[in-house]
Amino acid sequence: MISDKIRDFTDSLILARKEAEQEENDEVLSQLTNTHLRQTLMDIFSAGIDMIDTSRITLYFAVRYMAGLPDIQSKVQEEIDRVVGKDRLPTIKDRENLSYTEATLHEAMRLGTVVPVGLPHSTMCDTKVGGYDVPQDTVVMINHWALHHDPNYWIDVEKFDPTRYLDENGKLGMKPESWLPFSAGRRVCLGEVVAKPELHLIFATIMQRFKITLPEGTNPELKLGGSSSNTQPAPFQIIVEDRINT
Ligand code: HEM
Repeated sequence: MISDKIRDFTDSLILARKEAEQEENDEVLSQLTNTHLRQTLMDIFSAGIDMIDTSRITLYFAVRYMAGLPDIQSKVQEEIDRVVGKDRLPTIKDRENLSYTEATLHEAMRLGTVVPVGLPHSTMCDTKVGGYDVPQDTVVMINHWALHHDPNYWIDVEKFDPTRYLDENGKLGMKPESWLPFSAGRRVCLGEVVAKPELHLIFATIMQRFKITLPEGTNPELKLGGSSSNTQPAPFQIIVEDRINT
């Protein structure tokens, strides 16, 4: 590997170790052993793709919601047609001009909440949360599902409404206080910065190219499946029609 030709995350880790070797920095080297490198790469691949399949299931939710909500799907498609058109594919750069599309994804993440209860953490000292005493060494987990379905924070809580995330100019506004699909703080999802643009790009591309509907007679309401560690839409069928070549 040549140091100025970094192809991916693995190269960056190997380069960091080579630099630490050259600088004889034992402290850094002790944190970049083969085991660290292997486990870091496993974390990235398994958390993002395999283990809980967060991004794939988020897209399932978004597609299933669109199939049952034709008015919202049309608004997403109007925005994409206006900003991107039909002659080229959406790119990452279009994201800032596709706020309604992004807000629609945010709403699918809220109502779907792929990770309903976060990973276990442990308190490092005695503390107080919401008036409750929590002693040191207590296992604590964030209930993302409850945050996303709390009627004290969300008007008409079960309604799918992308405008919750938009400001008066139709741009993505401040993140609502109770929207936390990626968690927060020091152990926030490491993949948030990858997942958000990636999901936006894929969702925008699907919406640009296809009209998605439900087979006749299907209840438009989304039924939930999955488990306590991972929410999914119950298995569903959709009809996919080409919007570009028709
Ligand atoms: C829609 C997609 C995703 C959602 C909703 C999501 C959500 C979460 C949540 C709730 C956590 C637990 C945070 C905590 O402990 O408080 C987490 C952790 C993590 N996620 Fe994601 N994630 C997504 C995609 C990804 C992707 C694509 C990757 C990797 C490329 C990834 C890598 C990780 C890693 C490494 C952790 C552990 C972080 C740590 O413990 O320090 N995630 N994620």
